[in-house]
Amino acid sequence: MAAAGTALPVTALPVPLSGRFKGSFAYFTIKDRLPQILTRTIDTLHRHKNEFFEEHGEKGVEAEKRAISFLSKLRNELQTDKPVTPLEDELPDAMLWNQYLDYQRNLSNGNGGPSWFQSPWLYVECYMYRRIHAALAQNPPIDNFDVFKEGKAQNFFESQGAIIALCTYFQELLKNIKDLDEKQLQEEFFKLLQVSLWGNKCDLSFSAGEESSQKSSLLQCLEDMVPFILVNDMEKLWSLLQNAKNRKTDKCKVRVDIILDNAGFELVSDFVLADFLLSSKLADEVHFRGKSIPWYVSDTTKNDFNWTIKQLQAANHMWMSRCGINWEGNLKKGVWVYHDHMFWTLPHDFSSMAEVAPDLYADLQKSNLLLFKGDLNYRKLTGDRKWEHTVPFHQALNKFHPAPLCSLRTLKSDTQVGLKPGQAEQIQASEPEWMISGKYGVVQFDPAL
Ligand SMILES: O=P(O)(O)OC[C@H]1O[C@](O)(CO)[C@@H](O)[C@@H]1O
Ligand SMILES: [Mn+2]
Repeated sequence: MAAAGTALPVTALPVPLSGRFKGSFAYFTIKDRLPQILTRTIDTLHRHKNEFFEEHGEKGVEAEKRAISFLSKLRNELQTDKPVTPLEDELPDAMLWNQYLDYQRNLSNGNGGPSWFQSPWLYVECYMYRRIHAALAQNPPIDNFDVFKEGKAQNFFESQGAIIALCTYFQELLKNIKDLDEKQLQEEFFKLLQVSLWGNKCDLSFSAGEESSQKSSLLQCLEDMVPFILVNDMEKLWSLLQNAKNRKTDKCKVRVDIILDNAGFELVSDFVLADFLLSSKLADEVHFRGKSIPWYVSDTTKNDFNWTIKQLQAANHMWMSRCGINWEGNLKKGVWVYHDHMFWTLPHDFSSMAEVAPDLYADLQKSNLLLFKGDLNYRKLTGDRKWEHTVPFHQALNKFHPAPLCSLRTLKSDTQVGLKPGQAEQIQASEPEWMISGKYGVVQFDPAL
């Protein structure tokens, strides 16, 4: 609190979303959805007991029991709002997590230290996924088991129809892409951007791990969904890419980075967009950024990335497998590059990237455009705070401006900036759940000036 008579500094940030606001989406997530995710994680381990035994004998079963008891303890700590405890494992990021806990302790000065319901939602939610990782990583021989793998694979298989429709559409488009004029190319770019945007509806942490696949072909419904794009900066993206292309020399390549979100249909939609950028010569290189540990149930790891391309290649459908073969080729040629970095699975929001992960920040600065997929990336871009809806996106980014960037996100948590005056109120009046239903989306751009 500012002392009486002292004006708040212009840069004062709103408070973070938190479970301490009873009745908020953060509160319900911590109270209901996170324990459900932990219960499902425990069930998954139970179900794999025989497999662990067959692979590793008694040692596998013992490791499974230890992991389950670690996770049950975690669920109990969460449900009884216990203090957040330091990580006790020796994984490479443990020190950074423990420093972050100290930082949160200092922030709460005297108000009873960080705990599940009292601390920022973003922090405790990330902390839960890090502890799930520790439950496995600390327990060889099952230390490489991804408890979320099954769900991610299921999402992929259940979206087959939509994947086939998208790959077929795209391969047809490639046949005559050379003959398209600028207007037609722009139309196709907008279409594939929107498929990638709406592909973000299908994440598994949102549905607490229940199936959430893409059943129908999105391509048919794009037009009907335009009114649900609350901020639509697609034109700005197009101009940026056109300018980059026109200014391009042999030495300076146009590079787009996609900060990935979910595996399954969403990842395929990102691949299609990435392929379009290269095939239309809007970009020369696409760099993908994935998670280095299993994260928020459905997020893409390196394994998921490679697995998806292999599945597509091996598919019993000509256009699906053609896509898979081309994409593997892109990786081999080095025009597609996959990277992971520990920072993406730390609790920090992106405004601290320059300080916490200067190498990553410097690398992102080399890009012409950063595409941030999904809700969690949006929360980290804007600090997961109680912003007024009309605050400019640039301001909410709080000095995170490595390069021009754009968020492609369906709204699944209650924070949204950059709206026009009255816009939020108007939707709120007819649809109180607009910020958490996944029905609305944004293509929100910041030029980084
Ligand atoms: O996969 P996405 O789009 O980042 O969505 C994950 C989001 O869904 C939620 O599970 C919804 O609360 C959030 O925890 C998170 O912000
Ligand atoms: Mn996700």
